[in-house]
Amino acid sequence: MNLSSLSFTPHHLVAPIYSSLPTKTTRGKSVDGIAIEGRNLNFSFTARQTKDVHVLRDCSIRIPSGQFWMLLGPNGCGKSTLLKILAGLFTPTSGTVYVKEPKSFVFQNPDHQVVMPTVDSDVAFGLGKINLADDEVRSRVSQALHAVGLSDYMKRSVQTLSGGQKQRVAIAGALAEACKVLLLDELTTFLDETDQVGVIKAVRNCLDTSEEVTALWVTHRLEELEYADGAIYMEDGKVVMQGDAASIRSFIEARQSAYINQINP
Ligand SMILES: Nc1ncnc2c1ncn2[C@@H]1O[C@H](COP(=O)(O)OP(=O)(O)OP(=O)(O)O)[C@@H](O)[C@H]1O
Repeated sequence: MNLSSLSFTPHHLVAPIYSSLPTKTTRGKSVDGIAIEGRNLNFSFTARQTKDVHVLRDCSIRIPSGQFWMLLGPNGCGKSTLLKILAGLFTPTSGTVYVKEPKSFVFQNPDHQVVMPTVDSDVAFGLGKINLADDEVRSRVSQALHAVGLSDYMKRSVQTLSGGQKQRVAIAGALAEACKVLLLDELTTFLDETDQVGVIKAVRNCLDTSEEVTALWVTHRLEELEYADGAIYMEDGKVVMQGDAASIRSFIEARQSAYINQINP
């Protein structure tokens, strides 16, 4: 199911923010601390000739360490803007942000992710800024490619990869740099079904094989919640609900049914 075409009547249902966070991941790892927190975030785009666009309104979120969370909501509700604030790409108008470091933002378009000619050189690219021995670089690249299921692609030209494989190379690059938080902006938008599943399973595997990594994944696809520990649902610049993935899925499905009943009484 895809949320992108739905536009809910704002606030036709009022839901409280779901305050209890999952204390274990879906794979049973226990939670140790908070990796991402935003408090009372507001954000406006300023425009010279028109009124400012107030995009985020008093958004507060909390994501436990080591978990895979998703951020959902209709088109234009502010998901990417919130993710970019967490990444440090935008500065909130007010409110506070905490994100564990190092963090990495992976963009939607797979062709914007890869810069080097081969898979291994691309994954090693970010390590150039750290002074590491060659053996350490090789070991990090190999472990990161293993985590995303691309060990056999080490010497492949990046030009020959599918979109999903390029996304996985970008994620491997972040892992090689010992990234603690992955911020992933609608990675599956341009991918076919096989590639979509490959990318989401790669992220799930990274989290299942490391205590250290936390991921926040923006998506329109409700079925992707199957892979998540927790989720946040936004509408119209506000966080409407956050909590465990199954509760958020039920909540969104109920909201969609209410919307469909409203337009098809
Ligand atoms: N540079 C900009 N200047 C003015 N308004 C903007 C700018 N970028 C985004 N917006 C507006 O901010 C709002 C939130 O955009 P954002 O991209 O965060 O939403 P989204 O939930 O990620 O949408 P989608 O699901 O369609 O990607 C939208 O109304 C959008 O039109």
